[in-house]
Amino acid sequence: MKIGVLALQGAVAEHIRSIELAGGEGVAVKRTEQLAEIGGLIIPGGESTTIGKLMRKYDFMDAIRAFAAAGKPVFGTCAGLIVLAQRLEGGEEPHLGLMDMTVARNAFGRQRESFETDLDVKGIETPLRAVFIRAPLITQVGDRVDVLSVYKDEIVTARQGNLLASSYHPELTDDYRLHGLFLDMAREAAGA
Ligand SMILES: NC(=O)CC[C@H](N)C(=O)O
Repeated sequence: MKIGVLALQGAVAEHIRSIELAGGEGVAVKRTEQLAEIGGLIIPGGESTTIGKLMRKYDFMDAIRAFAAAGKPVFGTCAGLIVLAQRLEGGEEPHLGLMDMTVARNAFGRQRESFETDLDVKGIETPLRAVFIRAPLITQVGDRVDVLSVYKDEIVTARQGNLLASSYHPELTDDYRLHGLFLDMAREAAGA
């Protein structure tokens, strides 16, 4: 199963590595035409404002919306989660606006800019190692959204059908099980 990683800005190589550790094939996606060749797309962490700008510049907005509307899975991590959200706290303009959730950027404050923890995630048997870097939080979700994990009562992993989102960076550890879960979503969507 070929999984693309949106390669406009951010942690691309690390996601490709995790997809391959999980048994898939990872490719860097730089042009919209490449969406036709992949069974799922990861939007990586980085800086959501920059990623959003580059997505608009290279015509990825409607192309990714069509990809998702066709039932293909999309996984946003950290800045990628912000890009997926329908609503951003503080009245900031949303980007793809696909997931029925409200997101607060940089929600952990300066004192705790980065940290690692073990998270219980629905669908993953033992706690997942997670790295948070200036992470966003999901502050509200709609009915269609399934909460997969919480950290200190805050939502940090969620799924809405073929859309998956994590506040943290699952690609910065050797624990590739969330990528495995995403690969399963892509296999299922492909009917494999
Ligand atoms: N590690 C990250 O992706 C950080 C996200 C970044 N703070 C943003 O708001 O876009």
